[in-house]
Amino acid sequence: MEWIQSLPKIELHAHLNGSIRDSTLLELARVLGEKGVIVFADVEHVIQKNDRSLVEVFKLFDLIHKLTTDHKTVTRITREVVEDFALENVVYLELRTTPKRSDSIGMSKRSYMEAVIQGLRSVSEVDIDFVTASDSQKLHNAGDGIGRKKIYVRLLLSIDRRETTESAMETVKLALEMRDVGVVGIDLSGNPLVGEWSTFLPALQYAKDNDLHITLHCGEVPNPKEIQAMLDFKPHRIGHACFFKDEDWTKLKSFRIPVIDLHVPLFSVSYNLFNQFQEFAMFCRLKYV
Ligand SMILES: CNc1ncnc2c1ncn2[C@@H]1O[C@H](COP(=O)(O)O)[C@@H](O)[C@H]1O
Repeated sequence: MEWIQSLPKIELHAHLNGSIRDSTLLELARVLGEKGVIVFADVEHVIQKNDRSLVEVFKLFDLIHKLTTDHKTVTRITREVVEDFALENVVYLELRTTPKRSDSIGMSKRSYMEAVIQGLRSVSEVDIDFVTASDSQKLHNAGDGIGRKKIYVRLLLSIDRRETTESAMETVKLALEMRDVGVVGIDLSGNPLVGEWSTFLPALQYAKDNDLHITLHCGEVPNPKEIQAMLDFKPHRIGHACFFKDEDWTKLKSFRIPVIDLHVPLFSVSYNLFNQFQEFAMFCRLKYV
């Protein structure tokens, strides 16, 4: 397995709150346990469990969000996640996260994202490039590069399927304002059993019209109507495609939409890998990696 670790890699489907070290989650849970906010013994096994149903996955995310959603922790997990990917020789990372509002702690979607950016700025174990504003700023936070790992990071802002049209639009507008700190696209994710495609469409169309790239979690559950509507929208990418029928694959291929995070038979993999590399260059807007 060591040779796999040593290969330079690109990571195109990483959710920030889905990439946190177990040790960090346990530490945060212990602290909240001591404060009486949660019962540590109840959550310890939930964090350490490996096999989870779709329902359990989203319950776990709700728990993780309880542990991580304050500015300081968002900054910390961003730094750790980027450093962990870099140490595994990921050279290009697209990190997606859902901007969150929490009035009780004075968190807005913008301040959540500022905490993420603060996390990127605080990466110190490796050199990082995430600022896209101008070439002079480009090598932000980079050291002399000699003997140090380097990682290019770009951000996607996620819309959670629990959100309203207005909330989704707020995320898209925020993404547009944050392009100079590496935001390149919008993701639609969250529990696939919740929400309607028509709720998110106006915000996603606005994003597309303003040249943000779009990736959708698509076909995670059997929902033929939604799958067809999502493909007709012609997103730049989709993820999952677990419940695609022949007609869905046919449309996906005719529209040349790549799948990142595949759960599909091998014949589609080679097709998609080819497309992914074409699309990779389109998304990351780098001169070189
Ligand atoms: C099982 N596959 C999946 N399907 C759909 N959405 C998923 C997901 N895995 C993760 N997320 C989405 O990412 C959020 C966590 O990261 P952030 O809080 O945004 O950083 C989850 O709450 C969910 O909305």
